Amino acid sequence: MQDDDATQEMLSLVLEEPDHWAMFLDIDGTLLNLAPTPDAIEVPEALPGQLHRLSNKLGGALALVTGRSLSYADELFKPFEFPTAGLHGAEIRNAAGMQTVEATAEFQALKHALTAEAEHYPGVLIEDKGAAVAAHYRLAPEYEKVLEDRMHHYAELAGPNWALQLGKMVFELRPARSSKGDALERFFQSDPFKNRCPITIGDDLTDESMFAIANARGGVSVRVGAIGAPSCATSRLSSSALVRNVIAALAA
Ligand SMILES: O=P(O)(O)OC[C@H]1O[C@H](O[C@H]2O[C@H](CO)[C@@H](O)[C@H](O)[C@H]2O)[C@H](O)[C@@H](O)[C@@H]1O
Ligand SMILES: [Mg+2]
Repeated sequence: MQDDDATQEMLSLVLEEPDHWAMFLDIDGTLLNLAPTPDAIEVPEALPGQLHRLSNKLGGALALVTGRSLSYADELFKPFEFPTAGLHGAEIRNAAGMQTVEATAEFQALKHALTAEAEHYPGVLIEDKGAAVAAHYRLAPEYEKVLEDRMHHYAELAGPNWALQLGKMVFELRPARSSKGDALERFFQSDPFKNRCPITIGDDLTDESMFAIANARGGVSVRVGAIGAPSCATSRLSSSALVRNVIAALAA
């Protein structure tokens, strides 16, 4: 199912039975257009308010599930604070409270070493996210291979508590203990998500674990972006602009 059909499906499901559904939304490449650098993203002015109205319609059962840190996600959608899973599921704020992850001294040292090494790769950006770190090569695609090798090396150094996460022109080290799919299951443990059916929308490899949960729970999974990347999502939307159209229509 794609674009018009996928849009229509979500509109009719949610508008007809808002008490039945919970929405789980990825941020980069899904709610927001991709940008050349992590901090160059733009949040359309209307979007935070639309998400807030949609959340109210869903009885609060709308969560952000992102690779960003939870605190960064909060800044993007101020003044609203949604239930959120950050760092690919390692951090969470739900009815049970807030759980974050601290970087160990060894991981801090690793981040310093990686940042120093990246100075030899002009255009490569290191994004320090606390207990995770991302090495971006969008501005220097010629370093993809060398960076991949080096990030495998750093992943070995980091040990089993960190995992190498591949993404869009980025290699990340993230806490290994939790995926976005695990985060969904944690949201489902309490209200307002409990007993609802998931609609998950995401654009990247990290979102596949939440698509799998949505499919297993009889929900809807939507992968955003050009067809080509293999995915277990059952529907497609070809751009984040189309995702925002769905959000705007549901919030109206
Ligand atoms: O799970 P998400 O909310 O999609 O976050 C995934 C990563 O998104 C960011 O990187 C990506 O978006 C950047 C801004 O558009 C882009 O420049 C970069 O190439 C993309 O990989 C973010 O910087 C990461 O921390 C997130 O993990
Ligand atoms: Mg994304």
